[in-house]
Amino acid sequence: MIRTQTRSSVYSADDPLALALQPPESESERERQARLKAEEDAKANSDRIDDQLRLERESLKKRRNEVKLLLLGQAESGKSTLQKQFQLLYAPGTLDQERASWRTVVYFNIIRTINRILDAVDIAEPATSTSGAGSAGASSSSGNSDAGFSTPSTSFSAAAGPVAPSTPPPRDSTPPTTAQARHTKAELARLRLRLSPLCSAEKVLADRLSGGVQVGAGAQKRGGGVYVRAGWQAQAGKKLRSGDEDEEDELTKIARVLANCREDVKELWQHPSVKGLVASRKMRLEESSEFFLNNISRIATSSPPYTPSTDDILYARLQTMGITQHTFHVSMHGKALAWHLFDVGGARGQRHTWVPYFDDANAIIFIAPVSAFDQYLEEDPRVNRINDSLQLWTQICSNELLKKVHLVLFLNKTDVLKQKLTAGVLVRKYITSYGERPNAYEPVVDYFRTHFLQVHRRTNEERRVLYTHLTSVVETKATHAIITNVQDSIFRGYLKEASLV
Ligand SMILES: Nc1nc2c(ncn2[C@@H]2O[C@H](COP(=O)(O)OP(=O)(O)OP(=O)(O)O)[C@@H](O)[C@H]2O)c(=O)[nH]1
Ligand SMILES: [Mg+2]
Repeated sequence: MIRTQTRSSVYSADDPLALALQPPESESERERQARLKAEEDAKANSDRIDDQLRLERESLKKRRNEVKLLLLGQAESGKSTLQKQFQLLYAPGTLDQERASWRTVVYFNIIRTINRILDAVDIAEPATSTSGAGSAGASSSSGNSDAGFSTPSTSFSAAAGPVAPSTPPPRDSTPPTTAQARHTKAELARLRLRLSPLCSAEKVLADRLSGGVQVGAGAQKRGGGVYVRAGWQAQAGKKLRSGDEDEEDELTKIARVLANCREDVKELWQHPSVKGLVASRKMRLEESSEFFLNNISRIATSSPPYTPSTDDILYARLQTMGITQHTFHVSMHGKALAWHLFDVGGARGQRHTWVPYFDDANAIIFIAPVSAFDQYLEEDPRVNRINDSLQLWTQICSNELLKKVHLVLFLNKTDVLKQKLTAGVLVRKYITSYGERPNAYEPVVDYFRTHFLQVHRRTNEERRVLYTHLTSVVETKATHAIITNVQDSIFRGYLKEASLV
């Protein structure tokens, strides 16, 4: 009998427990069947619990070697750029593999900028655009007024943004002569004509990057950005054919057109009208725009073909859509760890996708671009960007799911902040609560930092330490030193959390 055999293999005949577990001598066949069934169920249940415990043990063991780090912040704050710096530090080979696909992005950034400039000079008549140089900071967006936003600790008192981002700049009070204006107009018309083969490539490149998918209103509008998902590099690497008559790779063709237009691009970029618009801040260009146009001689070559440098990759701009994950294996203090980095899309419409990742996050690097005090959200041009950053930071600090997460704050784009202050852009013009404080780097950065720290202090029930860094994440050497420092602090917190020390 099964029972006897089973028992005898476990217990000896005179074992008291075996005797106690013996079925009654009078057990009927029905009772025996019921007992065997109950024993079977109990065993299945016990096996299930064993399996569950084993899985939990394995998962815990695995988690002990893993750190989940989220990069959060508004759009254009520098999250993806920081992710590239992690990649450069821990997996430079993978960045090399992607290098060629960044060529599409660089060309796209350049051509989009040229279109944007031509649109801007179109709106600004020559009369307004030639005289702006030197008046930086004196002008602000038309219609600004003190919005008087809530309490200073959770929000800066900011001047309201323009109603529409494309509000035409006001007319200048000293118009040049008609002959001068006519000459400028003719020059710009000539450049526009010569650049038209290049300008028409914007859509081809946008489609190549996004796979032709339109994402949300205005995502691919002329002059707008392109959203990409994880794995866009494969898409950009695909060869697009230019038509039946020509089998030449579309990208090679664009490279040739760009090389042919190099001197015209330079002339446009150096044109007093364009310089005037940039200096007077009547036209706002992204960081990547200025960087690529200043390097156009190096980039606009078809022979030998252009290959993006590491700096080019760091400056290349693509909007992230959803969440992209990158894993780096780093050995710290003799312990091998897998760092899972989650780079998120920061635009308002993307932020709802962050929450599912909050659950088991170990650490967050929140990136706030301090140079954005004079900018407004693309998603809502009435909202000052640094105010949006502070409000987002408030939400992160007070989120229940993130109460135990290690927090790191990067006050980023300090290089751009310095440039703006040197050019005379007045902080008080945009952040009215800044008042009469000196318009210099240290006091400005201190002012912003104090507000961010205040928010953290107010919401810090868990008495977490906050690590703050002033950064410019396009600067490789300095950023790598900060990354190492940040990882060390996260690692220590992680060990404490995992009760390994
Ligand atoms: N000069 C300068 N440029 C920066 C800095 N950080 C980022 N940038 C540039 O700013 C642009 C936007 O940076 P991204 O890293 O793409 O911004 P993001 O936060 O990932 O934006 P989304 O994906 O839209 O959420 C890129 O062209 C970067 O090269 C910085 O510290 N200094
Ligand atoms: Mg990004």
